[in-house]
Amino acid sequence: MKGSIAVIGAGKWGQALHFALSQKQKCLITSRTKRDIKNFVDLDTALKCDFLVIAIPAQEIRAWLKNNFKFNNHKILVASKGIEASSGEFLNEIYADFVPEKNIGFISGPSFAAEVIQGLPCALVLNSSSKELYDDFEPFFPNFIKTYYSDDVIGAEVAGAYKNVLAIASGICEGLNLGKNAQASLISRGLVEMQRFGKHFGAKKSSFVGLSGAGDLFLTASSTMSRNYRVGLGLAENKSLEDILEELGEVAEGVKTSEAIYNLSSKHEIYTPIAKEVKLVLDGKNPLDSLKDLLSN
Ligand SMILES: NC(=O)C1=CN([C@@H]2O[C@H](COP(=O)(O)OP(=O)(O)OC[C@H]3O[C@@H](n4cnc5c(N)ncnc54)[C@H](OP(=O)(O)O)[C@@H]3O)[C@@H](O)[C@H]2O)C=CC1
Ligand SMILES: O=C(CO)COP(=O)(O)O
Repeated sequence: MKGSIAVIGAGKWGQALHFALSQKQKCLITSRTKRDIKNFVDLDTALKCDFLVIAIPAQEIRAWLKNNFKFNNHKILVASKGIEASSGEFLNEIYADFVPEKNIGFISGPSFAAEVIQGLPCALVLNSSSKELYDDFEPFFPNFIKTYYSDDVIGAEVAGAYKNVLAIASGICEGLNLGKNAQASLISRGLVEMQRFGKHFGAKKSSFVGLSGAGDLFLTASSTMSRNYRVGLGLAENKSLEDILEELGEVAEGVKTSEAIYNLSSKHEIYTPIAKEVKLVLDGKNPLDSLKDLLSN
């Protein structure tokens, strides 16, 4: 190991990554709210580490960087999956104002925190323009996590963010009892849609058929372990978004990301019918009308 490491953000994913990264060496963790976790430290102590893994919601990152972060030659892995709704910027664009490109990477792939924190096996992709960054981080990962390298940062980001929106759609489909045929159709058309969206921004096709795309989409869009899927189930029951999110008590990135994709698609004239319907349902459209509109000629 080439230095010290800390996780920033002690939510579900931050705690799971902290557990994983503590298997081979000491790993610090910090968060906005103090917690009784081994090796929990204050932010200043965490920022003195050489390697950082940042696991805070996408919509909070810009303000957090502005108010809390000072670059000190850190090597950073971003664990968040989302697109900033207010600006339509991808996370790598936001981080670019604070961290040089060669010092940053993005985690993608199918990885429910609840399974990682039990030490169950999974495979992740570490995406960075710098292979050296991958080589530096790879030894920190435990044996139960197989890591792959990709230089397709934008592909990983689009896939990780988009699948959350598609998981909402899939949860709506399940909640409305439209059947497994409809759900499989929605998920596979969703995969085509996220690939089309990603291609516009320079993503590689291979990222969408691998762990970052199909892998994470199939996981999230078919399981009640997913918060985004559960948002869809709640919408199908005609619950208000406010009540759904309060009940969830954790972040569901697909909600704000659907807004970002809707705006980016309008601006760049990209055909993204599923993301559009998710946005419209979140704005109040009847979910059954929405799914019928999607699944009929
Ligand atoms: N859970 C999972 O299975 C996976 C999640 N992800 C992604 O990881 C990211 C985090 O998800 P997850 O940990 O599950 O979410 P949680 O809702 O469980 O936790 C969010 C964390 O972010 C912190 N946070 C929230 N707002 C702010 C802020 N304004 N400033 C600083 N910190 C803040 C919270 O800090 P505090 O509680 O200390 O106040 C909390 O620790 C998301 O983008 C998600 O999509 C990716 C892969 C798997
Ligand atoms: O990204 C995830 C698994 O890879 C977690 O998905 P949810 O945020 O929908 O729970």
